[in-house]
Amino acid sequence: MIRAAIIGATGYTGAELMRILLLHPEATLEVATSQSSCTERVTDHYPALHGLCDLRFEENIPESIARRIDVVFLALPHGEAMEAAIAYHQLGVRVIDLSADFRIDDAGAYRNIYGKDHLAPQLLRQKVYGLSEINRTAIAASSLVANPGCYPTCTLLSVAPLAQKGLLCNPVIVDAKSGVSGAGKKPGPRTHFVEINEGFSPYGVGTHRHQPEITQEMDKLGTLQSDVIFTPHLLPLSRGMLTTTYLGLQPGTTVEQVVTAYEQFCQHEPFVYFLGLDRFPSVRDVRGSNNCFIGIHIDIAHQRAIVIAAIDNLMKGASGQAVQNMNIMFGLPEDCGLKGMLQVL
Ligand SMILES: NC(=O)C1=CN([C@@H]2O[C@H](COP(=O)(O)OP(=O)(O)OC[C@H]3O[C@@H](n4cnc5c(N)ncnc54)[C@H](OP(=O)(O)O)[C@@H]3O)[C@@H](O)[C@H]2O)C=CC1
Ligand SMILES: CC(=O)N[C@@H](CCC(=O)OP(=O)(O)O)C(=O)O
Repeated sequence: MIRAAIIGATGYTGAELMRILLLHPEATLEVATSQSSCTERVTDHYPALHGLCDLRFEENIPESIARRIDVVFLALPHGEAMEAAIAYHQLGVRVIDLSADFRIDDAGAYRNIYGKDHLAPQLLRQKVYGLSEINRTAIAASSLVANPGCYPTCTLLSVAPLAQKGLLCNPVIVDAKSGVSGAGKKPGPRTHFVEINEGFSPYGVGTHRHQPEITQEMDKLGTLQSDVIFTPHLLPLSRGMLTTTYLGLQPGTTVEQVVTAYEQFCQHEPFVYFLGLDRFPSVRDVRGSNNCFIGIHIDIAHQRAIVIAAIDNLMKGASGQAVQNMNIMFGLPEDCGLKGMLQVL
């Protein structure tokens, strides 16, 4: 059995991690930490877990927790996760960080994007970017996985089949929508019920911190130096994410080449499904699951395509992918404890 801890377990991704790990056949949840609710029962915060969890939230003390676990999930805000990652990594625990603290390869770029000096530039170079479908070999050998952001996950899975085959052309324009849980548990002026209910608006236009993350990882998918334009929007939904990506195709690309690229990419993937030409996903189709559904429209006369992908931001966009990465790191089937997780309606 893999013994796991969740740091920051009161938050939304922490709660999803508890839900998955408590039902996982090869893992046990040993520790759930909280700063604000230390010693309180997990079920007092998340009554849905009654019958599954007897734990109380503990204080995050790496020196004592590390002895009781094999892997730690950091579900802390970015900027806060760094220190915990360094401590657990030094203590020999495998680390899966859900925050953005280890996603950016370069410490200078991290400072520019997140406005904070990175405390462990050497670990930045050592980490593996945890997009499971692309980096599974490196993830298997890694002791520090930087779990991708939800928007980058959805976008990169949308373009990877074409980028890997060298069929992609710039610019890549991403029109993205997220449910409000993407902003975390603490409500703010942007996520207040009155603002969001029946509201729909863009944010971070031209400035969102996921644009450089997407560009960094898209550059590694093929030979193209990518030019990404990314605009996120907030949907009046609790969870779910849909990205519509407009992209160019290399001159001479055929419909068959594009379709084959997606079919081949998805063929052996446990969680990424190609719906086919002109069949498009809804966020409802992936709710509660670790799946990513992809549909495409091709305008071959203009050598362009529109790729639409849906994920659950809390699952494939965060906690589901984090457990997929744990499975890879510990040599388990990738879908272990994840496959049956879905809601039909
Ligand atoms: N929500 C999503 O869809 C996604 C989130 N992520 C990333 O995962 C991480 C966790 O996200 P999420 O669960 O949504 O966040 P939440 O805000 O819901 O939860 C974060 C938890 O961290 C704890 N915490 C510790 N220190 C601080 C601090 N200084 N300020 C605020 N909270 C603190 C809090 O628990 P306590 O006070 O009890 O200790 C809190 O419950 C973030 O880095 C986020 O960017 C990544 C992909 C998708
Ligand atoms: C709706 C919403 O606010 N979403 C968050 C992204 C959440 C996420 O995927 O990722 P990080 O781990 O990079 O925070 C945002 O736009 O900042």
